[in-house]
Amino acid sequence: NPMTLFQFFKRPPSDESCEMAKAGDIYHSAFDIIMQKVADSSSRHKRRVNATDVLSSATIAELTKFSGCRANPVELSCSDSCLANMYRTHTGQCNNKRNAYWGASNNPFVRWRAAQYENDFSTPMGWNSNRMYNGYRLPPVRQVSNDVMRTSNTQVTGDPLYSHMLVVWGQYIDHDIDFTPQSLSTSTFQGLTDCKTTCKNESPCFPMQVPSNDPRISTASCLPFFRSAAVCGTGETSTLFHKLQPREQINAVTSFVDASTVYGSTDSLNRRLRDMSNEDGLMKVNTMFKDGTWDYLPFDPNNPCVQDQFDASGVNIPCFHAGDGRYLSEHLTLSAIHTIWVREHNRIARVLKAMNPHWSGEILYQEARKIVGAYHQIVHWKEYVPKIIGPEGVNMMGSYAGYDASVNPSVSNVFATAAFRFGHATIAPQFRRLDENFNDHPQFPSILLHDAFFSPWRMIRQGGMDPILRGLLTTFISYVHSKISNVESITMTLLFRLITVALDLASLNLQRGRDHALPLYNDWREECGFRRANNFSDLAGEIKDKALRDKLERLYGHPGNVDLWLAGLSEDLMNGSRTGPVFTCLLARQFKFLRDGDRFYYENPGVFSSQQLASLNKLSFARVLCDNSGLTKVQSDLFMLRDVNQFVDCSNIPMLDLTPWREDP
Ligand code: HEM
Ligand SMILES: [Ca+2]
Repeated sequence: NPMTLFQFFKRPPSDESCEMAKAGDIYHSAFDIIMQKVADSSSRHKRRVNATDVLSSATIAELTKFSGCRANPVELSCSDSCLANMYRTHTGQCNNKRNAYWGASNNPFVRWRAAQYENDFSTPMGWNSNRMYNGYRLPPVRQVSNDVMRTSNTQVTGDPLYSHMLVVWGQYIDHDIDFTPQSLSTSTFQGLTDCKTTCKNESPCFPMQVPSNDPRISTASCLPFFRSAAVCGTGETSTLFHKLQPREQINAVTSFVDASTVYGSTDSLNRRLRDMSNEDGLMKVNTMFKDGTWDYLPFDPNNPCVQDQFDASGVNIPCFHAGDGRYLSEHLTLSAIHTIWVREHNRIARVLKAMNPHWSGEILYQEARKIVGAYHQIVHWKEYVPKIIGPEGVNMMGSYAGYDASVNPSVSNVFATAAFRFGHATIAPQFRRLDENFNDHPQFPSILLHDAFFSPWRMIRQGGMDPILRGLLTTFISYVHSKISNVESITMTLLFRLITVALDLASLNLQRGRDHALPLYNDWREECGFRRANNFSDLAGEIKDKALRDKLERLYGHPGNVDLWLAGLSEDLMNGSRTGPVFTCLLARQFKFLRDGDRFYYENPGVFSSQQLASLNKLSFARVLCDNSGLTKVQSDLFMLRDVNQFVDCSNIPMLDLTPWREDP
């Protein structure tokens, strides 16, 4: 079912996050029913009663138990054993020993500025469409998307500097850092209204109105939207705990850049991904198909993906399975990056085993995992981050001065819901598949983005992974520019083939910001040291394009009201960066916290020996591709766009020297 497929985007990646999202739903629906009954009886008795007035504390305790709701996380005492100091937990718990849940999976996002719910604790901004903000109503997100964000595929400007690998790394590492599950219910909690069809705001449905003159959609007056799952005990359900706490959303994965995309963010998912059949410390690979001599990721048999409609073999190809649940199959290029890292883990584990035959499977696994985690950090902080936030952003991060236990590395809501989604404006409308000579593949030509969603069959049946990787290295990214290019494939036809109503990623981002009650633009200006704007000419320093400012004014009325994701993308890029000043500030802060607040950050003294660190410091993303695919020449920095005749031979790219890991038995 296509709609179910769409929901895969936001399905919790592990049983634990599923339970957590469910707890909030169950508690909330019980609460709704009680409130309804109370409202019925109080209208008869003509007096107002609260649900908590009519429930005994024993009933509330029972409800809490049945729903699985936890008002406060269980106290954890962190071990100081040698092993606990050597390796990360899969959940990220106890990375910070005094604050065991900092950065851990299945915990609330932190907030850098207080949430702005319309009723102060749970209803999103725009829930009541007549509500005034600075004297104006918030425009429907689809209208904003149509009027500002739409760029046809042919108008997208190519970025002269960077390859599409930069985009895919952004998406990949985002899934290492955050994943927000949405409510598991697809209808209102009392089951009376279906979120897929309703135009009414009733939890968990928060549909997006389609303007009457919409250029694409004439058959529906709303696009479906499901609210993100709430942390139980926040928002509506907080009242049952005799407090009023603003609704918070869940980060289902570990905040740390720790390759949770490979290993999972919970022990249960991790166990399913590891090959425990021997003592080699390996990750599971596909047992049905091979990519020449290379391995594919294992399948998740419970999760069907899109199939080739002309395939007569009768063999269904399910979605791949990896550390972020099923999300990795979202896009072929994303699946490719996941595959590369699982191959790298197994490659490293095998070398380590040959070197240290006395190591157990567990040690081999943990040591390989530790190296792969460090490798992710190296690619991220050395190769990726400086290109995104530029020299000024890097300056804001400051240089690394060792682990700081007072820094909370948990991902902030604004990072996940707005700032790091800047990447959505850089996606190219199509991606290329190239043969060994880097010419368009004669059999499997370039395909449009939306044809590559949830379709692993296109990798398995159409030439394997190498053509996709070659394409990534040679396709430019779209230019984030004040004109706002958000390619048509994304705004207009995300999953267009799959469902009758087009889904629109720009609208989703804006509506998600309102669902999470992210404060609007002025607050973030203030947070980042800019003056609050009173009129649109006050924005001239950050948004030079007058025509764009006028457009924003027509839509929003007041500059302080602009949704952050749009405002951030509208700003002119800082020198040498791909983000404007407010996003640069927010991204730099998050990347700093993720680095300084991670006890296992690879450069933290003691994490690796100095010889090991010297080995790691020679690494580049290019090497991973050389070691784990059929590519024999690449650019030395995979994120830079280079002409193929400037590519270097893999033999010239420094290898990972594992000798410092040799240990005498
Ligand atoms: C083919 C490319 C991509 C597609 C199709 C895609 C699609 C999506 C979708 C459907 C969502 C959920 C939207 C919602 O309902 O709120 C999402 C979330 C997100 N995307 Fe992308 N995306 C892509 C690339 C990127 C890139 C390049 C970045 C960053 C550089 C990025 C960063 C994010 C972030 C941070 C989130 C929020 C994740 C969470 O916490 O759940 N995405 N994306
Ligand atoms: Ca992680």
